[in-house]
Amino acid sequence: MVQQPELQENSSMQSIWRVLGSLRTYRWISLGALVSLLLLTAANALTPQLFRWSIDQGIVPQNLRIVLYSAAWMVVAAIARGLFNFGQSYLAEAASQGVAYELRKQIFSKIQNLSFSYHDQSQTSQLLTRVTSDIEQIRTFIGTSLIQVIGGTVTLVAIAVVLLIMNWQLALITLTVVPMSGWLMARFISRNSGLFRQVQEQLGDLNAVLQENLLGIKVVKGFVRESAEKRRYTTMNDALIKANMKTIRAIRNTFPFIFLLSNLVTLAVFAYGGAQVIDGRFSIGELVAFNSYLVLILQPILLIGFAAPAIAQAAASAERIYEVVDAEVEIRDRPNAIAFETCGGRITFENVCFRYPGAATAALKNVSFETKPKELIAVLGMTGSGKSTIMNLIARFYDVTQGSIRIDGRDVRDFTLQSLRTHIGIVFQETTLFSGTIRENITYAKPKATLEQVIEVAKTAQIHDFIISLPDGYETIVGERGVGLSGGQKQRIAIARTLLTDYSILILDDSTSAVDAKTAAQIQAELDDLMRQKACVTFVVAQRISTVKNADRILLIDQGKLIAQGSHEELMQTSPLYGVILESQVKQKEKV
Ligand SMILES: Nc1ncnc2c1ncn2[C@@H]1O[C@H](COP(=O)(O)OP(=O)(O)OP(=O)(O)O)[C@@H](O)[C@H]1O
Repeated sequence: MVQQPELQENSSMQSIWRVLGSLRTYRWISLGALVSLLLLTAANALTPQLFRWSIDQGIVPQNLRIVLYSAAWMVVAAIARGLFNFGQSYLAEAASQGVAYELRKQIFSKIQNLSFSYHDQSQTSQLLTRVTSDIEQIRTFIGTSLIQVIGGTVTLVAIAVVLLIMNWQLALITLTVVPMSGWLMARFISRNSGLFRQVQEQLGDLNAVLQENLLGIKVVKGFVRESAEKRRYTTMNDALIKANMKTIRAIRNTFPFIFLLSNLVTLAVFAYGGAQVIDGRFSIGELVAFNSYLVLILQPILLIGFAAPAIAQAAASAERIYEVVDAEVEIRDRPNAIAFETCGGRITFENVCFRYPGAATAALKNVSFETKPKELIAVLGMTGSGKSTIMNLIARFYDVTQGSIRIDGRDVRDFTLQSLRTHIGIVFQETTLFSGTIRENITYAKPKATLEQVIEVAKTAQIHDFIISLPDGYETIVGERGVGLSGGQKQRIAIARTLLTDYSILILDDSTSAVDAKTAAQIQAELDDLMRQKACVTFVVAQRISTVKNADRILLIDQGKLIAQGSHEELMQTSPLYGVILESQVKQKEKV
């Protein structure tokens, strides 16, 4: 436990090295920035020498030609400084944009690959903060701080050499400032990296509340919880500002010491150097040049000092980003996975047990059944009994904890995920549409589908008439989360979207729950034919008696166990629970 901050510091620094490694992709741009930086340093180091030349060879002996020459050279040096400064900052920015681009790409594709279990346990807002704010910290580090540190170090070394050549005693006095401020900065970074991580985490938490409120604004208003939500947000906002102020205090505590050090050194140089000039051992020009170098040497120390918090922040951010990039993808292809090509219709569950990661109890216990080709299976059970879990396991959104699921005798884990999921058409219980047109949403998995194909599936899903009644028809834009559509309309678009795919196993997970009974029956009737033609097996998580009656077989699930299976008539006679569920549904229907 005591070691924890140290460990964290180590992994922060490792992450920063990794970020630096990613600059390899932009090696030419980075090299250009470095060369510009070296040339800038050389131009900077040359300028005080021009001063010295002008004073000692021009002003003091009253030689106007040298004064004018040196002035002309100073103009050239100034232009060169301007050019190299532009070059180094432009190229460093370009490299930083490149690294940010790569990181965004990496993290996005990782988010796409991560298994359901990762998404179950991670907060969307924390992921959003990582993709936005954390990457921005890294970009600033590469575009600004890194160049400051490298430039500062190069300048320090170059000027230290020049000073030692000019006057080694005075140089030694001046250079004492370097190790002292270096130590102050190193201490600052090592002490505060945890603090910067904390700030980023609190920003993520604050974003979580914001996001929840944006998504759930109807609930907030419906329950008149605006003030409570404002209070919750304010409390977290206060915590964030407190953490931020803590970091600012840490930064501000470090810098006055460095300023003090630099001022003391300036005094010492003036006193000691002035005495040497009076003694005739040092020229006025040299003292002026020395003083200019002093400013030049303090500047990089301060720049490195300013860069220090940004480095610590970037280190914390890099660590958070690599946590996602390196997260284990639990569900992936086996080394010799094969493509799932045709489906014979025999899906076997053999003693399947499943527990959600982190859950205390198993969601499925020893479930065994086998489907026959072309069968329509209805899955029925109380809420939370495990129906959706069975569907999730067929498509390998999760892998079984024990037992196996086979398709035509082959374990689902033997197939490549892509081919398996391409063959499974699934309509989820919760409907998600993307922003875009209705047509784009329906063709989500098959962008090249023709309008005729789109209309055909929309008709089957009983949504065509509604779509053409809209002013823009299939080109109507549906907003984020399908705003502007009712729950039932969204569900039917989702059904059409699935029907358009090349499925051979069809899974409808309570996908008409928001559709009225009459329309649902129409969809069911339309689907019946289609299912028997196109699907080798169909699973319907059912709530409606009509669906259940229509099914070839009903699986009755209770508390994660398959407690009975058979046709409607068989279960009516053998299963008391079936009777209870049906009765409750009949009552519900009567109420409606
Ligand atoms: N992602 C998850 N992580 C942990 N536990 C989960 C997760 N999803 C579901 N569960 C739990 O697993 C059990 C079965 O859930 P499942 O969603 O399969 O039920 P269901 O029969 O489909 O319910 P409903 O009819 O309400 O949709 C429940 O107890 C639920 O709390």
